[in-house]
Amino acid sequence: MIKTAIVGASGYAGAELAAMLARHPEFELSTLYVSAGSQDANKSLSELYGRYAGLLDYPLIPLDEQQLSELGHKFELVFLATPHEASHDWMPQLVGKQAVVMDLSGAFRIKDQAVFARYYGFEHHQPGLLKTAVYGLADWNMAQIREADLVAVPGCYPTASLTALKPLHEADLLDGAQWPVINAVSGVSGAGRKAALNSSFCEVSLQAYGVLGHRHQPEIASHLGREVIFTPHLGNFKRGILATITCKMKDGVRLQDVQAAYEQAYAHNPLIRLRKSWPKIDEVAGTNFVDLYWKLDETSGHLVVTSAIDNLLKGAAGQALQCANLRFGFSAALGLMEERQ
Ligand SMILES: NC(=O)C1=CN([C@@H]2O[C@H](COP(=O)(O)OP(=O)(O)OC[C@H]3O[C@@H](n4cnc5c(N)ncnc54)[C@H](OP(=O)(O)O)[C@@H]3O)[C@@H](O)[C@H]2O)C=CC1
Ligand SMILES: CC(=O)N[C@@H](CCC(=O)OP(=O)(O)O)C(=O)O
Repeated sequence: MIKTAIVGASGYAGAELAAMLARHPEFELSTLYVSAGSQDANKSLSELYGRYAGLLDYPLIPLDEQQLSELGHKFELVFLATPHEASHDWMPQLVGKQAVVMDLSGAFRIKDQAVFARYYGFEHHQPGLLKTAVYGLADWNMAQIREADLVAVPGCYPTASLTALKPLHEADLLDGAQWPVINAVSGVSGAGRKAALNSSFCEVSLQAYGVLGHRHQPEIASHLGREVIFTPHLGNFKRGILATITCKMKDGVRLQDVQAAYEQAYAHNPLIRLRKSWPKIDEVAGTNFVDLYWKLDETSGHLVVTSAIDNLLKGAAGQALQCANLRFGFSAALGLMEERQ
């Protein structure tokens, strides 16, 4: 069994990871950490999440400087389900030792440091690690992930968006002039567990945010290889993302070309379902699936494709585990096909 730790285990993504790792046949969930000053230090995970009572009674250990410097030697696999700044600051102490690191934050996803600073609001001080980090889009970057010691697990919106757009881009079906337009709605768990005014119960009502300035726009564009317009919305539900994407196909592209592109990319992938009707968020919530469905107007060349995921699973913890499966030589979907308990 591969000795594994989670840092940031009290958060929404960290807790989902703990639940999946606890029943994974190859990874041994060894230790759960929170930050040194955490108000949840030394509580058990099941005290925070009652649904895990009797199932995940692991203590949440506060991570001090001394332990941080030892993590890379003590474990073979470390998941960071921590804020971007914490992942950024801690990474030099973690990598280059025994442990493979899966970072769920955005700290190592965007290669261009100037773009990073503009969208994240702080300067990147780890250019070497930024260069070597592999983008963990697990259904596409398998070969690189298998060799990586630091994986930057994609954001939730980029996972939904790139899964829909990459087959079209790779098959060279997209018109060069018109940018794909991504409108996506996320559940409130996308904002994490910490209380904030705009994610509080009485404030949330379907609304666009981060318009023409969300950090996932450069993440999607850089890993797709073309510009996009990305508009996220916050919805009044707990979990899931529905991304509806409108794009223009090259002249002469037919429905069968689109079908062939998606089948070529995903026909043998059990985690991606090419649907025969428009997916709903409830059909993927609590699962690691990406559900895709599309319609092409052959006369105008406009394609509308919908992509649905669970933001905490396929959009965060599940994809991180998929990357770990690949990195350690297991089947990509190992431990990912069950519904969340
Ligand atoms: N929620 C989502 O849908 C997605 C989230 N992500 C990314 O995954 C990461 C975790 O997200 P999520 O679970 O939603 O976040 P939460 O806010 O729910 O959890 C964050 C975790 O990190 C710990 N933490 C907070 N501040 C610090 C700090 N300064 N140093 C160390 N640990 C800290 C928290 O515990 P404590 O403060 O008690 O120590 C908690 O365990 C983030 O980087 C997020 O951007 C990625 C994709 C989707
Ligand atoms: C609803 C909501 O607030 N969602 C988050 C995205 C969550 C995610 O994917 O996160 P990271 O890139 O931070 O890892 C947001 O828009 O900031």
